Amino acid sequence: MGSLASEKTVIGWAAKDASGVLSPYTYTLRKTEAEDVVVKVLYCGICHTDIHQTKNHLGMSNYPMVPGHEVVGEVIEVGPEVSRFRPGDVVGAGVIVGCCRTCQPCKADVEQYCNKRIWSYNDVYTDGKPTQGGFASSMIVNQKFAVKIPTGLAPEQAAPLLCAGVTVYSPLKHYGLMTPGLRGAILGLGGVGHMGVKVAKAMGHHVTVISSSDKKKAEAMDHLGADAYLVSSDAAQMAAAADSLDYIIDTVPVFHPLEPYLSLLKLDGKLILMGVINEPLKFVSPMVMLGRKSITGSFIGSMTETQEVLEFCVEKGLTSTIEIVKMDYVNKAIERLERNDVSSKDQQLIMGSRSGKSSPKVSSMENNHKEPFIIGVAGGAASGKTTVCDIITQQLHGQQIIESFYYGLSEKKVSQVQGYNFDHPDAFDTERLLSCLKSLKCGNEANIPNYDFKTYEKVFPERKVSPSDVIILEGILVFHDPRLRELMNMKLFVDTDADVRLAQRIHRDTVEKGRAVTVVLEQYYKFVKPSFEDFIAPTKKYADIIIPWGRNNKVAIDLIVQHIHTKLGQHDICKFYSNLYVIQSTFQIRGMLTIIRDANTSKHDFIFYADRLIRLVVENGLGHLPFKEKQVKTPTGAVYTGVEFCREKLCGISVIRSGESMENALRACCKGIKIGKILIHKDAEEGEQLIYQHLPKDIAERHVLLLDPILATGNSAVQAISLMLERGVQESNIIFLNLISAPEGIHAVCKKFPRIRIITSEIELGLNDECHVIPGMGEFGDRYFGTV
Ligand SMILES: NC(=O)C1=CN([C@@H]2O[C@H](COP(=O)(O)OP(=O)(O)OC[C@H]3O[C@@H](n4cnc5c(N)ncnc54)[C@H](OP(=O)(O)O)[C@@H]3O)[C@@H](O)[C@H]2O)C=CC1
Ligand SMILES: O=C/C=C/c1ccc(O)c(O)c1
Repeated sequence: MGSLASEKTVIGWAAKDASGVLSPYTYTLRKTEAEDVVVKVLYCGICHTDIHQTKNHLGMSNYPMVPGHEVVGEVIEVGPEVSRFRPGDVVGAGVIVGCCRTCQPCKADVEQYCNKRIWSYNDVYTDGKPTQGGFASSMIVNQKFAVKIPTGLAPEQAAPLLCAGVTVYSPLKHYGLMTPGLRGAILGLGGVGHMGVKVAKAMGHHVTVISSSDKKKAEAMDHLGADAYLVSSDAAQMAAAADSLDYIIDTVPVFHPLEPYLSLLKLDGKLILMGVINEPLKFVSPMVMLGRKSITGSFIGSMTETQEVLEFCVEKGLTSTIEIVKMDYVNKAIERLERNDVSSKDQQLIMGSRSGKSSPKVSSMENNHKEPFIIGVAGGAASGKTTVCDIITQQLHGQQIIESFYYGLSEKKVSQVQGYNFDHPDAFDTERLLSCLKSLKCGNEANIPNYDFKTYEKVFPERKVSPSDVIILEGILVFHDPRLRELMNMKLFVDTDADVRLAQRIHRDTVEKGRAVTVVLEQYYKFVKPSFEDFIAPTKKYADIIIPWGRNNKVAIDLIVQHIHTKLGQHDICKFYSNLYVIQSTFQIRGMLTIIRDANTSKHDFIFYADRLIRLVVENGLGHLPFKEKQVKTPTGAVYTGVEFCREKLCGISVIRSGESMENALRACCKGIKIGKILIHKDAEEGEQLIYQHLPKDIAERHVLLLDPILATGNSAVQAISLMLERGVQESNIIFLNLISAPEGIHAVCKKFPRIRIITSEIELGLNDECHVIPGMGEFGDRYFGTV
């Protein structure tokens, strides 16, 4: 049991309007009540309902709205009257977090049909506070609305069951459709649909998938185990299936005529509507009369059924098919779901993290997970990649993955293996590699296949790779697939001359593997060389660093390792935005920040320490201007090779009023520097408006240091930068200097202006409901200029 006294500040991803775009949002959870459990979110599934809600499809959305109702988390605190859970338990929460407990549905244990149900988000709790969902660091749930995730079910596997799973399980149970041998269909193979196939198959049904295209056929049949597949627009296929089904679970989330599906039902067949469609449906009455067919609907399932479906899945060994993505991928994930572009192999997108060790979320989330730094190392076969990787792995204590993701060969292919090209992209199971990397990126373990080049098949057991700060992925073709490249924080290409690669290959294959030179050469000319030229060499352009090899290049490796050490010491958000620089934290700097942040600091001390810190940020910012090499003679007569500023034009632009506090430091460093000003007015209704500008006439030719001590929402910065761009300044010539930056502001600025640089001294936790930076330092201008 923990302390129940104070409200907890958490960070979630919220839609702020009907665009449905989610961005980090700080808010307080309701007070923990006697029967509440406080849950640290580990995983949260994305359901199409999240789109309906965030985009206001139903006309009832309130913002800011943190969606997510397939929540799996760890109990970190319980109220005094909680009997069912203890800290450390892994629990699930779903669509509903409250009900009246007295009405007929509540008494009948089907509380989801209570008219006073409280939705887990976009609703108001009993204390009057808005409810917020699971795309957040934590949630508070009354114990009635939490289920225990059984041992035997991985937490991420459980997430889709909390909505999609129970949504199909409940009507099948309620309508007596659990009998083996029934013939059912799932219409729409998405999140709910894929669970529908699995649950119905586990009940022993003959399952048909009805889909809008043939794209998902292989997956439905081979992966999910469906028995038949119909494309809804194929009239002949549909006619052939007439009068054949006991039920159809219809998950399509948009308007569609019902008649084609009603005609597939047998006598007494049921069309069970699941999709939330805000338009009147259409069918003529004989379609149901002539066959005593029913059109009905069903809404999730009760808490009892939710617990039941979890146990059912354990008992049947049923798993959900998921793609785990990072929290900051959420907008892309939603976009894909809306476009019906979720790989049929990964039917449910889950935002995930893993207990304690990790969180998928960007830095704005309260978490103790540091996303691993993934280094891809590519290059031709026998180029020295492994040596490079070994040294890096040793120095950084990383986890190494060698690209052993080859497909197993069929008997026929084995018999013709001399003609099989192992250096071709098609030889690799890239999907599997992607899924392993994503898993590691989210802080989870991954199983790496072992491949036996004698039998040409995967061998078991697989190698377990545990999450680590640094993951090194080596392979000839690891830069080939853009999705893999996207996951890498650094890409190295080991560049070795062809003759050296060939010599090393001959040595390895003859001495170590006992092959004849003629065979090695034949392979080389037939496959290795053409594949290098066609597929490997062209990926060199994606490398961040090309390492000339041939003999050990220790200097390059040292530099790379040093750079990675610096990156690892930085805040996670710096890994996402290479144009964000946090000045090296020292006790000195933290000490200054502590004084400035302290609400009790006197005005005098505030100005003194703010000035010192500003000076450091300004000096650091100046270090990002162009320099060129310069040699000078020292008084001892020795030559010193240094650098000098390129003498390109420079100016400062302060955002009135608090930015003016940074002008003195800039003047002290750059004598006579031109400083312009911008005034942006914040209006609750109109948003941010530019009121005044005084910019150097020739600003287009200058490097600009933008001065504003606090980056909060980023709205003013975006306005200011847009104005400068309109006036012809090059984006890459703008350096934004501030003392503290909220992740929300960083995202806003870096996403829109990827080429500007932001220099800051510390990254904040986030913004609160009033868009104030947390922990922050209050109204900087008021404190500095003494207007409070
Ligand atoms: N009743 C309840 O209790 C619940 C209802 N829902 C609702 O069920 C519906 C489905 O949810 P979910 O499975 O998460 O959604 P998904 O987006 O994951 O899947 C919907 C599927 O419907 C098919 N589809 C056909 N036309 C369209 C279209 N124009 N746009 C998108 N999909 C289309 C697609 O399958 P294909 O490619 O095979 O045609 C798609 O994969 C939603 O309306 C959701 O709100 C969700 C949970 C509980
Ligand atoms: O995802 C679960 C919610 C489904 C849902 C069903 C009906 C309705 O009117 C909704 O707003 C949501």
